[in-house]
Amino acid sequence: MHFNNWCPYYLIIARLLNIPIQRDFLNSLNLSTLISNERIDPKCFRKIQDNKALVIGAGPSIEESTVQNYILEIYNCKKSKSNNAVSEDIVVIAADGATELCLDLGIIPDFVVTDLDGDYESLVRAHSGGSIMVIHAHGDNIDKITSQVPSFSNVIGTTQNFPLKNVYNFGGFTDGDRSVFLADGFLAREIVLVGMDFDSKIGFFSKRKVPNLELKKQKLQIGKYLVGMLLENSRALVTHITTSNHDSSFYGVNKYEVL
Ligand SMILES: Nc1ncnc2c1ncn2[C@@H]1O[C@H](COP(=O)(O)OP(=O)(O)OP(=O)(O)O)[C@@H](O)[C@H]1O
Ligand SMILES: Nc1nc2c(c(=O)[nH]1)N=C(CO)CN2
Ligand SMILES: [Mg+2]
Repeated sequence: MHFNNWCPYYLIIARLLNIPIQRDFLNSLNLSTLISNERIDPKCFRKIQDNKALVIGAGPSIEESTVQNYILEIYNCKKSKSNNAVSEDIVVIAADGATELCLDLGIIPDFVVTDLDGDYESLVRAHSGGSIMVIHAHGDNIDKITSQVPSFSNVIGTTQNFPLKNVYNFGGFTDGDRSVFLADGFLAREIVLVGMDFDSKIGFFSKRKVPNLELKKQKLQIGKYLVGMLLENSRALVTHITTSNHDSSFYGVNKYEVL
C-alpha cells in the first residue's frame, strides 16, 4: 500500500493507542543508520512476485497438529517441486512469534516480519538459516533496534511512519498484518493465511509475557481490520486456514478451509 493511502489509518491508530508519532519517526531514522543496504535486493521482491505466500501468524491455531501438518504439507510441496532443492514458487512469511514454530517444524521462513519483541534466539537461528529479516522500527522498540539490528545482515527495514531511503512503509501495524501487506505489496499471486486468529486468545507462540493484555487485544482487532481492508482490494487469491476452535473471519478472503 502506498504511504499516502496508509497515512490516514496510521493517524487514527496513533490517536487510538496514544502513540507519539515523533518517536516512531526518530526510530525510523535510527534504523536507517543501522542498515547498510541502500535499496531492497530485487531478488527479495521476486521471491514473492506471482508466487504463493504462506503467511503464518502466532494465533493459538498453530499449536494444533492439524494446522502444523498443513504447514508441513505446503512446505514439503515447496521442497519436492524441484528435486529437493527448495522451489521458489511458494514463499513462507513468519510473523515474529511464529518463527519459533517454523523452526520447531524444521522450516526456515523465507521472510521473518518482526518488531524484535519476540524470542531473540529464534530470530538469530532463522537469520543464520537464510531468512530475510523484515525489521520494524517504532517508538517503543528504540533499544531493541539499536542493540539487535547490528547482528543481522539480511535486513529490510520498515516503519509505520514516513518511509526513508532504506526504511520502507508497506502499510500495516502488527507483525501479522504487516506480513500480509508485504505479500500483497510484493504482488503475491496467492496468499494463504494460517494462525491469524484475531478473535481468539493470545497464542503460546505470541509473546509469552504480555505486559498489557487489553492493549494486545486492541492491537489484534486493529490487525484484523487492516487485513480485511487490504484484502478486499487485493489482486491475490486469499485462503484463510482455520480450525473449528477458531471462528475468526474477515473481509477480503476468497476461501475458508476449516481443518
Ligand atoms: N490470537 C492471536 N494471538 C497472537 N497473535 C496473533 C493472533 N492472531 C493473529 N496473530 C498475529 O500474529 C502476529 C505475531 O504475533 P506476535 O505476538 O509474535 O507479534 P507482535 O505483533 O509483535 O505483538 P505485539 O503487537 O504485542 O508487539 C501478531 O502480530 C498478529 O498479527
Ligand atoms: N509506537 C508503537 N508502535 C507500534 C507498537 C507499539 O507498541 N508502539 N506495537 C505494534 C504492534 O506490534 C506496532 N507498532
Ligand atoms: Mg513483535
